[in-house]
Amino acid sequence: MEEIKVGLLGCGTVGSGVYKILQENKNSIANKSGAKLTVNKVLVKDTSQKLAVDVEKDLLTDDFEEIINDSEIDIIVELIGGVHPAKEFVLRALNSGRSVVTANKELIAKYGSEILSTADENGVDIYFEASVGGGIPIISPLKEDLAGNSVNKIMGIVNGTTNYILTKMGQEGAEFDEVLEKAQELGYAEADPTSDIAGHDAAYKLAILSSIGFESRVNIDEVYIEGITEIAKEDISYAKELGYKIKLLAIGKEDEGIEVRVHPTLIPKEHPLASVNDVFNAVFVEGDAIGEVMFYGPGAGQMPTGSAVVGDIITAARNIDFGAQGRIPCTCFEDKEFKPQAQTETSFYLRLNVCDRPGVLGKITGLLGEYGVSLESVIQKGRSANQAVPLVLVTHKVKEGNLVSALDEIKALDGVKEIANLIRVEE
Ligand SMILES: NC(=O)C1=CN([C@@H]2O[C@H](COP(=O)(O)OP(=O)(O)OC[C@H]3O[C@@H](n4cnc5c(N)ncnc54)[C@H](OP(=O)(O)O)[C@@H]3O)[C@@H](O)[C@H]2O)C=CC1
Ligand SMILES: N[C@@H](CC=O)C(=O)O
Ligand code: NA
Repeated sequence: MEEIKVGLLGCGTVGSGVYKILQENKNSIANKSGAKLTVNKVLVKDTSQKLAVDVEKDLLTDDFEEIINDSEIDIIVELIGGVHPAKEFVLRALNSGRSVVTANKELIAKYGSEILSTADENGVDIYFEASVGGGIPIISPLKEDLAGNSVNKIMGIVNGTTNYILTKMGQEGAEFDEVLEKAQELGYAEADPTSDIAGHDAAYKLAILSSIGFESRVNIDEVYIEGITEIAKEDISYAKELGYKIKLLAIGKEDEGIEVRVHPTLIPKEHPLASVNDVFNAVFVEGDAIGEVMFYGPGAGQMPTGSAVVGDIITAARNIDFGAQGRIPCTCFEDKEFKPQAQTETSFYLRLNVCDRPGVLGKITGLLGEYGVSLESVIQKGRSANQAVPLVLVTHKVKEGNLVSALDEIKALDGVKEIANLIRVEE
């Protein structure tokens, strides 16, 4: 049986998972690939560092040149993360005629166009299944199995760390910082977890999915991004009282322009995404032929993510075996317009702190009405003559620009102490 050799860049959470799977399932993998897959070298920062997996000492190197100059290596797997030096390593690997597999969503979201065309020019493969949804097969189904569809909506939970945090805050009343620490220990979070909690990781993933689904490049700058750092425990409990759960959603729609946004969202507790908990991710895709399809599974972690990477390595190996270049290339055939965020339409949850005086609620609802904003629910808690009390409102669907204009005036009202939070609602 032919042997195909792999160079692994990075041996952290995902790298160690990939190494483990290639060792533990080597016979089955060889049968499926039609070739024995062997790791020939592993790039680490320091060859004396302790790794999460036992790697033969003489495979370790701290010098990328040893990998790129190893003529036996056919496939290079990038699992160091971030843009530099990952981008340079990936481009050099492709330009040297190696197929590349990566889990790096930031790199693909920011430089996907250049990377995919470099692979194409060199007649090699670039696969990045693990970059979205961890272990869930989503890139390949969207690009290949759903290729016959015109996709008009992609919506889901695509960040495991924030879903884990929101789940534990909601179910156990846990503190944000403690749960984030736990997510880091479990290997879910990015090296810098700000990327998770500020929504950037989900935005990279949405940019990748939308570029494929809408057949037009969605640059990361086009994605509206809000993270979960402003979500307070009281928002979670008011949402519950109103029959909702709060999830960080990534939403892409095509309807008179592409709309791409990542933000915390109230969804009805009966919605299928409301029961996607912990590190699990789920993505709905709506296509004209298939209707709606949902992808669900573990969105992060060593072995699930390793599973997606190894699947890509096997596909790349089969293509090498057959002397073929794999899948459909870059699908950004068009150059579509984007919808400004102010033009998007959703319902909103508003939490205000107001003085408990007659007339305040009337003034607020009056101003909302002037901007065409009507209300679905109102909760007012507590009675205090001198202190501000919470007022929670849920609006009907409204153009975001109208609500923002109304809130500018509401903020200035005597009796309104603060607009404490504003969260979009999807039905
Ligand atoms: N963790 C997960 O669940 C998932 C991760 N991903 C993606 O997979 C990639 C890897 O993530 P993950 O394994 O979690 O990250 P880790 O931080 O656990 O692993 C990255 C490893 O690469 C090493 N490294 C960084 N730069 C270099 C370099 N220049 N030369 C050699 N080694 C280097 C790091 O060393 P050191 O620690 O010393 O800096 C670390 O050991 C990222 O792109 C991430 O976004 C995708 C899906 C899920
Ligand atoms: N940090 C990411 C890892 C997988 O992509 C997440 O939490 O989802
Ligand atoms: Na995936």
